[in-house]
Amino acid sequence: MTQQSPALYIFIVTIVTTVFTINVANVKCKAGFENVGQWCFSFYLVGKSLSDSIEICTKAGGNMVLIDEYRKIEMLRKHMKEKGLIHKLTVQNREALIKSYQEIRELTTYQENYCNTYKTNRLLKPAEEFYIPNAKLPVNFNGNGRARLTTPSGFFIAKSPIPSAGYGAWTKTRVRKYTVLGEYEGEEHKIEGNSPYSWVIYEDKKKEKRHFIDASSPAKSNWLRYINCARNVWEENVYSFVCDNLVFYMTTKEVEPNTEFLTWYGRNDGLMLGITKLHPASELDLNSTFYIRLSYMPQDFKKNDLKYHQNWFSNKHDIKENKIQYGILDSYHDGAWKIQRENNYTYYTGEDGFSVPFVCEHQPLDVK
Ligand SMILES: C[S@@+](CC[C@H](N)C(=O)[O-])C[C@H]1O[C@@H](n2cnc3c(N)ncnc32)[C@H](O)[C@@H]1O
Repeated sequence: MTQQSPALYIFIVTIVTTVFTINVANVKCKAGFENVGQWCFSFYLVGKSLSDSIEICTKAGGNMVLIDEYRKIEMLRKHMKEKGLIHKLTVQNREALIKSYQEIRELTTYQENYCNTYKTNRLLKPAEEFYIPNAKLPVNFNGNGRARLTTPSGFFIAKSPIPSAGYGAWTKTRVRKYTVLGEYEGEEHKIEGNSPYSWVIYEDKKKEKRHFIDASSPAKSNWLRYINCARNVWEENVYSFVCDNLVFYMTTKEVEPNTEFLTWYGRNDGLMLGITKLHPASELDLNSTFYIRLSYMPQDFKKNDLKYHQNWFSNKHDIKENKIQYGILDSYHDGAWKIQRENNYTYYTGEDGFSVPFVCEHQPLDVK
């Protein structure tokens, strides 16, 4: 490092300051964009999905915000505060999302209650008002026919309209909400196989001990093996839960006649079928936090907290075609800002996605 004389130092500082001031004062923005510091932004307060916000920004002649320096984000935040925008940053589909989250909790409570009753008196199981027992098996039957033969009256096995899903389990009559359709029967294994008919059961809280209930053999399972995986919350009508190291299936809503039963298979099997089930309220605070979508990033970014990612400031929108993208949200809660990732919540939001306000940016035009 070399020493500089004070006179030279003052000279350099003056030049740098002058150049910077000229830039800030002369930034020219396209119509619809406003000049904030040395940047051009456009704020959209009506919530949109990630894909819609990218499209709207592109149509307006820009892109979503390129997160390449802290100063830019700080300036954006300051601007939103000064213009009184923060309290207008409301999630469009907030009410519906909160409602569906409450329903999930209610369901969990119901299952816990059922399980407690079952644990107190296992014999209650078949006699339970809302419990559907297997059909009685005939004395002589072909081994592989077992699973289908256990289908209780009022239910049937038939082709599913879900592309390449094979057979599914259906109801002929209306089924009440919170009806336990029975226990998922299968062979018990200690070692994980590779079966899409297999449920894993953790026997302790630390998830150290586990076993598998594998219904791949129709000779050793029941009709519940035919229940396919739901692709969204509207078609999901069955919930699986573990009680006493067994898996039970329960309806989550009233099921209309001639409807296929569909349940969520869990994260891993869901991913294999290309389905993600994540509720925004499990990751974001929908009650007292304001959100604005700044940008997006490709799927390869794994860190939830962008601050710690080395590429935080070099998000160059280098999205390869068809790559799943994550939104980047800025949030405001109790005077503090925080940047976080927006996941894919379409299982609960539908194609509209998480509908939040967003910002677009364009490279400033030549100085005026
Ligand atoms: C437990 S079995 C369900 C019964 C199966 N459909 C049958 O005919 O035997 C799981 C398999 O069903 C198919 N499946 C279930 N849900 C699906 C979905 N949403 N989309 C495509 N295939 C599905 C997959 O082949 C999966 O491996």
